[in-house]
Amino acid sequence: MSQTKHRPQVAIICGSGLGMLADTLKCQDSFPYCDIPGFPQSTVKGHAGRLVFGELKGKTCVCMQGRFHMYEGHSLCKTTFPVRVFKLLGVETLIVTNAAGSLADGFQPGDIMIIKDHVNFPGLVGLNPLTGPNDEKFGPRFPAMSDCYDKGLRCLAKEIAKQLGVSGLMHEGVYAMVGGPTFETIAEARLLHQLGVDAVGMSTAPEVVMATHCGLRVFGISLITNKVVKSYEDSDSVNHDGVLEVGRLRSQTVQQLVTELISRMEINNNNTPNNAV
Ligand SMILES: O=P(O)(O)O[C@@H]1C[C@H](O)[C@@H](CO)O1
Ligand code: HPA
Repeated sequence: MSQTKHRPQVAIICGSGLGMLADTLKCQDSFPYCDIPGFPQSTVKGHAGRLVFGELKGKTCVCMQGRFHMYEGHSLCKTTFPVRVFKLLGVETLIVTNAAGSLADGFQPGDIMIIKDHVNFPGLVGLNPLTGPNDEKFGPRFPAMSDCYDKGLRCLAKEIAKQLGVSGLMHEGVYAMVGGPTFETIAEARLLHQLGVDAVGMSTAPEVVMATHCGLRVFGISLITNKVVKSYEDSDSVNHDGVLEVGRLRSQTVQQLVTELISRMEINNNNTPNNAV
């Protein structure tokens, strides 16, 4: 806290190719992850690896320009470490963004999905960031996850999308996290589709679990960067550069949505910074 005057109320985690969200912050203080104790390094293209503090539409924000993924070899504890740092800094609301492939039939690359719920596949088999002794300072041993994605913010985002004239791009749905780094086989894609998953990616769920555990309000969006191939007749194939390219093409819309949401969200200021950080 001695390194910046900013006391953030809102934290944003930028997904693949969505790091430009940090560029919207005014009066920036920025820190490469290598200078922050306890932060791992970003190793994925499209994740710059900087923590940026600044002001946006009257709110103080902190933005992770690059996130950590389980497939990079980090423990889930490490990948979600920043969420607890945000909590201690006084953050009240976490905005998570990601790039994801779509399973839902009506979704197109470039569409935006407001996350209504998630399936945490690694979590279902015991790879949960809350595994191990529970720190009661942050939250309970057995936190409920039935209401992770704040309904009020989801409604507000839909209203904003309408006003921005981008409702046609918007959906609401279920995100599933898989471990990666492999993209899905066709059999896996069909399985996910049958299970009711709308979009699949390789992140986000552990961050949201940690945030919900410590009482942060969460809003999440997936930028649909590709359709997940579900047919053996389909010759399409997904790759990371294509994912980043869709991020670039939709950067402005995602930026506008998130900026307006931050501008219009109410902050209660009931999470005071912990001066020991
Ligand atoms: O950090 P996110 O979840 O946005 O990154 C997605 C999942 C993989 O890391 C990568 C695949 O292109 O993009
Ligand atoms: O199709 C996908 N699958 C998993 N993760 C992804 N991230 C972007 N697209 C995808």
